Amino acid sequence: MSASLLAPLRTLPVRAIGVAARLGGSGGAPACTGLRTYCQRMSQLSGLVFRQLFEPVSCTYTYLLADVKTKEAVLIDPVLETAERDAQLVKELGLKLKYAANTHCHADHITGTGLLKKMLPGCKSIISKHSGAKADITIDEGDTIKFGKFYLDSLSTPGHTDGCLTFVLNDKSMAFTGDALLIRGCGRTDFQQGSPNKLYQSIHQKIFTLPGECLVYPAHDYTGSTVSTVDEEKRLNPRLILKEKEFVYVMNNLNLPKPDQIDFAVPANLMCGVQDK
Ligand SMILES: N[C@@H](CCC(=O)N[C@@H](CSS)C(=O)NCC(=O)O)C(=O)O
Repeated sequence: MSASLLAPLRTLPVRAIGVAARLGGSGGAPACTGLRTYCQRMSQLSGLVFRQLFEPVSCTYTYLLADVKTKEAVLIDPVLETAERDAQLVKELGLKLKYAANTHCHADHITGTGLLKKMLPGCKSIISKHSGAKADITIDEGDTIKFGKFYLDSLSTPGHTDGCLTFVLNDKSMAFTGDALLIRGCGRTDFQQGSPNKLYQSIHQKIFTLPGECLVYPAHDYTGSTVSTVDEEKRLNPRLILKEKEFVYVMNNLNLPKPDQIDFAVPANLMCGVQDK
């Protein structure tokens, strides 16, 4: 087993902040690839507003999607610390936030869902019914999140947690994989019902059966990457090119430190959609 496979993904928020700063971004994604620019142009052509937003302490990506015509919008994986930024963007773009959806009950940061509901009345929180968390709407595999003429299809992708969902845009051009599939990595499986076998099956049977050109947008990146594709991850993800048995060995030997905020983030996120703040 190669030592590099056992190494955790680098967690370098400082570098990520540095990259964002060099690009002159304030809360935007840390790097801008040609692929991302292309994707944003294509989205505009189809009448979709699409923004990838970044929270530098937990290296979390929040995604804003909206229908240009109806103005209905959805935020995926908002973070408490950047909820005001997100609410301001929604207002500036003249959008109506219909839903704040979490891909799962996060362990490394507090969701911005509760605060967004307060700042943008009418917004409803969404999370998987298998997460154990409260929300206005709990969903499962096959449920859709509609905004204007678009919808997100929910795929159940457990393994990092039991309640992990991957949200797939109706035309299958984008998948929001949460902490199941990361770019050249994947979510850890050592707490919150984590199971390397379940994660391997989720990624291979659900995410890797999406079209190869489907863009992969994860909930985190610790290295400055912003987007990948299903095909790219199938070929190049060092953990997912392994056989299941090798994958399980790697995942059981990552020896990662606990996320700094886990002890208060998980209890807060179990109330994600219903707390006042
Ligand atoms: N250092 C960070 C936590 C980093 C971490 O554990 N990330 C998780 C996703 S958030 S629970 C993960 O699955 N990482 C996979 C990996 O291989 O690194 C903090 O303290 O917040």
